[in-house]
Amino acid sequence: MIQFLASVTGPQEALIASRSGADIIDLKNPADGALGAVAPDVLAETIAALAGEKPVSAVAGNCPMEPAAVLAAVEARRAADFVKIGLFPAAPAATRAVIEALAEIAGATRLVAVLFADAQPDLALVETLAKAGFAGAMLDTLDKTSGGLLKHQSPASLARFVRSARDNGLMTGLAGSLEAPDVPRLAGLSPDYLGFRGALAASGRAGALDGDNVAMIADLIRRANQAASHEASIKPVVTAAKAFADTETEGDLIFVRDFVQELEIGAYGHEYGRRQKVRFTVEARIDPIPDDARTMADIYSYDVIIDAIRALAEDGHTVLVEKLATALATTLKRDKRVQKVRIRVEKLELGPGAVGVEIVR
Ligand SMILES: O=C[C@H](O)COP(=O)(O)O
Repeated sequence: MIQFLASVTGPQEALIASRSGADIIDLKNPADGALGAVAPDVLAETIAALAGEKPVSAVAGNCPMEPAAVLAAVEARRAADFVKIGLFPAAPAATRAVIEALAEIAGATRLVAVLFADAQPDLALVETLAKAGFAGAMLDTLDKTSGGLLKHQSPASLARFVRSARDNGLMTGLAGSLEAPDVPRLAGLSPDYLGFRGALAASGRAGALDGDNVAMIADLIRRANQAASHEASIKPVVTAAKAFADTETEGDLIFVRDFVQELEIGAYGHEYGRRQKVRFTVEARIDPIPDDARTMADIYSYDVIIDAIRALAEDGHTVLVEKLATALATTLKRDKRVQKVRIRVEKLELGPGAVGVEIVR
């Protein structure tokens, strides 16, 4: 179940966020960069106002990567359920010294490290964080004018981050100028939470929190959670292509046509170590789109299909186009709204025309 972390400036916004559907109330000063902190007394007032309604996290602030400075900032915010600590760009030894120093208090305070997707994050630090006793790790963006998380990290790289953090027993979060269309795309990666500020403010990231925006994101996350199915609910394989035509009047169709992606594919020796163009055409029979669909919350996004195709290209060499097609089908059918898929995969560089396969699942 993915949770919704909303960044707020103090007690008033905290109550709006909580009552509009946020799951984790995160205190920060958005006017002071990515991880601007609020004063400890604002943290205390917010905890009092929420009276246990929701867990509270607090950022330690824009601290230099010096153990004493970071420890002091974290100590001052120990009243929070979680303290978020930015691993700002610094020499690797400085970052490791900070993590080691925090290990001393990790038993008493739940620490979440924030790595920055737009500042060459060292994702291998996940293991070090786990050994130091951190409770979680998240990715955010440092420069809030540099675009959203998915501009800086591909879905496949984010998936690797989430998997490695989880394998190391860490709670995982994704954030960074996220907007409504990012929710279904990131939900497929199953982080523990998605974090927002800019999309919740009425005008600009530092503007006041808007309860309607909070409710809209909460609704999107709730629906993404509903759509995520488990292995047990994956529908049985349909072997006859006819089955797709049989359901042509049931549900609606979403498609991605002639999407060309370069990837490593083929069984011949000369096909190894280089990428070649492969064309994907995907039709997905989905539950009927509501007539009053107005927002991302109401639909199944074709971005999800495109991300899944791009992720295949990051999986290393694949011998068979059949494997690409079946892997894509399995990924897409994890969403409960997808009833059936027709997937055509064509290699474009073997001759004057195309060769490939089409499957229905
Ligand atoms: O922790 C989450 C952040 O507050 C996200 O802020 P943002 O959505 O403005 O990048």
